[in-house]
This record gives sequence, structure tokens and C-alpha cells, in this order.
Amino acid sequence: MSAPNAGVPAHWPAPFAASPVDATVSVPGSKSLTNRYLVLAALAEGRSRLRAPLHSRDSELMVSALRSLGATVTEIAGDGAFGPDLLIDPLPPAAPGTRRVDCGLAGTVMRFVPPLAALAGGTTAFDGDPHARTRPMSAVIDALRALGVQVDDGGTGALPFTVTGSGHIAGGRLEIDAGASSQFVSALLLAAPRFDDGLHLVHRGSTVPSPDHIAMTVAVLRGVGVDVDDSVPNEWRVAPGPVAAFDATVEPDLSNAGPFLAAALVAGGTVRMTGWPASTTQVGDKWRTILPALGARVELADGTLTVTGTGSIRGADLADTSELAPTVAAVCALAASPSTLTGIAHLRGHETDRLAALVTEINRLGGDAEETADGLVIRPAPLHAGTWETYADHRMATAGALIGLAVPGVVVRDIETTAKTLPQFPELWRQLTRTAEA
Ligand SMILES: O=C(O)C1=C[C@@H](OP(=O)(O)O)[C@@H](O)[C@H](O)C1
Ligand SMILES: C=C(OP(=O)(O)O)C(=O)O
Repeated sequence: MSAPNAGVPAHWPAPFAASPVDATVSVPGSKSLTNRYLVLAALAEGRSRLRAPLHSRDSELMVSALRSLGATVTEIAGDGAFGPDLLIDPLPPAAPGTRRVDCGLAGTVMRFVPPLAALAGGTTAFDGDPHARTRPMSAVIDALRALGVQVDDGGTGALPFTVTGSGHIAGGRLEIDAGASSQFVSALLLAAPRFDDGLHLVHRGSTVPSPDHIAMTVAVLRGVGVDVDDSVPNEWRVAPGPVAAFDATVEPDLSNAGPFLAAALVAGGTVRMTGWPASTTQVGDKWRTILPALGARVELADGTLTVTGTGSIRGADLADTSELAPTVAAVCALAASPSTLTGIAHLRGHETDRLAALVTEINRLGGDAEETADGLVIRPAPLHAGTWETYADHRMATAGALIGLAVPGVVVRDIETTAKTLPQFPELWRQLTRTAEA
């Protein structure tokens, strides 16, 4: 269920803040948690309930994929402010036959669902948006083959491909190179309790990116009774065994909270984000250290994170910002001193090549951004009006909106691409800026 954005123009004039913002904001559920819970519910021993889940393009693609494999997903009224809860009845013991799965541009769908398709049996054809065909996939394809699953990809190592499963996977020891995406590790760990012998996964290669997302996978697995040993760096052991049916409430998406929180820094003023968890595995919890490094005051009290701009934005050297990087880069483009972002080379394989996209769009508005081998250098430069291209990337869209808050005349093309994880973005952004508009 996506909130309608009727009347949102293809060329969206980003609201400019003529005065400081002062707003209290809530955002819908975490994409990463919602899609992990959905996968585990499909493997569970009975009916699970997901409270306050995300309803967005990525979560709907996951629901459709699981339904096509034979799971039942039903909407039921709940307490969440952004849509119904979900009841999930797991995959049947065997699902022979053929079906198609549309991955859209969702990394979680294209990486997490193929192992499930192998466990379900039958033949599943995977494809997605045009850019999805260029996203790294070969580690999952090679892993499935090493586990004895037939995968036909025409030799590309990418979408589109077909998975033909026998309905079970023996498992055991497996080596992969997860240097291009943490989702390769998460995909295999999530399915592993259902492998006959479990899984001993070993990563060989350059550093695995986005380690917080792997920690989230391990925590969610443990939460449904799965025994996971991650005590050795770059190795994970998942014991075979049942996945307990569960009733879980999804935390708000702290990565999507980022642009709203950063608005306090960019426009000045205060933004209060409700529902901030006391403890979490979401990478977005890093806003509590990133935003102060860029010049904001941040306070967490009684589940509300309050961010206050101090009137100046300073640059910073920040490592491993993962999916937060586009928002961070937008703030850095408005900073009074240089910034260096490192540990994000793998963003070249995200929804678009985010390093190239950020450099192109920041510089198009008069900025001074440069790609490095593993990130970005952004130096102070006065920005001017212009069009901000989004490349079908939700986080490029929100980054453009953030810059438009401080620079009059920024027009974001295809703001509706935010529907990937936050269909309410244009409306929530409008509410945020209402107090600050000229
Ligand atoms: O597992 C997940 O939910 C995600 C893992 C990360 O992927 P990468 O490791 O490819 O960065 C992150 O960037 C993505 O937005 C979501
Ligand atoms: C990289 C992202 O998404 P995906 O889950 O499609 O990889 C993201 O949301 O920033």
C-alpha cells in the first residue's frame, strides 16, 4: 500500500527554507528490517505478524516475490501510522512449477529471494529494472551453484537469471567474495537455517561493506531462535534448525530519517524524530555521531531524537557511511570546510553509480566534488539554482531535496523515485518545510 502522490510534478521544485525549520517528524518502518522479517516469516514454522512494516515499492516487491513462491501475505489493521500490519503464512514444503519474480531495483529482493526460490523448488525467473541488470549479483549466483542449485544466467553473472531448485540445499562450508555488497552474506545467512547441514560461510577478498547490515541479519536470525556464530571475523556459522514464527514490530527507518534530521543543519532550526529506538542494529543510528561531526547538536531523550542546527555546517572526514552517504554528501556540499568520505567504493553498485551521480549533480550546481578510489572529496563552493537528476535513485532524490532547502531554485527530477523506500517523502518534506517557507 503506497501513499498516493497525486499531483507531484516530474520536475519537482524543491522547497526552499527562508527561515529555520521547527518540526516533529515520524517516518515509516525500516526497509532492511521489513524485508528481513518477511524472508524469515516465509521460512518460519507457522504464521507470523509484522507490525508497522514498511509499505513501499521494495517491500511490495518482496511480498509479491514471496507470494509467487507460495507464501500467503495478508494485510490486517494495526497501530502503525503508515499502513496495515501483515500476517505471513510460510512457504509450502514444496512449490514445483514455474514463476517470475520482479526485483525492481531492490537489492534485498534480487539477493535474498534466489536462495528461497532454490529451497521452494521449481523454476523461478528473476528480472528487474534496467539498472538492476547492472548491479553486482555473481556472488549469490556462484554460491547457489556451489551449493548444487542450477542457475541459468547466460554467463552474465547478473539479472536476468533462472533458479531451478530441488527443494532442499545440503549446505556446509562455502567461500564467497562479498566485497561488492554485504547483501551477499545476508542472503545466504537468512536462508541457511533451512539448509540440511546449516552453513559455514567464509568471506575471502576485500573488506565486506556495510557491516552494520550483516550485524542486523545476525540479530534478526537470533531473534527467531536461530543459532548464529559470528565470533570469527569474516566467518559465519548458522546451525540448521527451525525458524520460530514471530510477532515483531518494525522500527522506523533511521536511514530515511536522515534527510529530515539533516534539514535542521541545512536550514537551521530544530527537527524532532519520534520513535527512535533505545538500541538498534540500523546503520542510521550513526546519525547521532555523524550530525554532530557536521556541526549539529543532537539529543536522544524518551525515544525522540532532537537535532538542532547551530548556524554553521562544517566539513568532516567520515568513513563507512554506507547507505547514509548520499545524504551526508549533500550536507558536505553545503559545508564551510572540506570533507572526505571513505569506505564507500561499493556505492558504484547501488541503485545507480552513486559516487559518479553525486559528483555530477553537486558540480552541476556549482559545487566542487571529486571521486576518489573509495569515496568522495567535497570542497566548499557556492551552489546555484539548477536541475538535480536522480537516476531512479531514492537517495539521490532526497539528497537533492536537502540541497534545495538551502539553495533557491533547485528542481529535483523524478522525486517519486523516493517510493522505493518512502512513498510519503514529498508530503512529509512539505510538512517539514511548511514553517520555513517564504
Ligand atoms: O541488507 C540490507 O538491507 C542493505 C545492505 C546494504 O547493502 P550494500 O552492502 O550493498 O551496501 C545497504 O546499502 C542497503 O541499502 C540495504
Ligand atoms: C543501496 C540501497 O538499496 P538496496 O537495498 O536496493 O541495495 C539503499 O537503499 O540505499
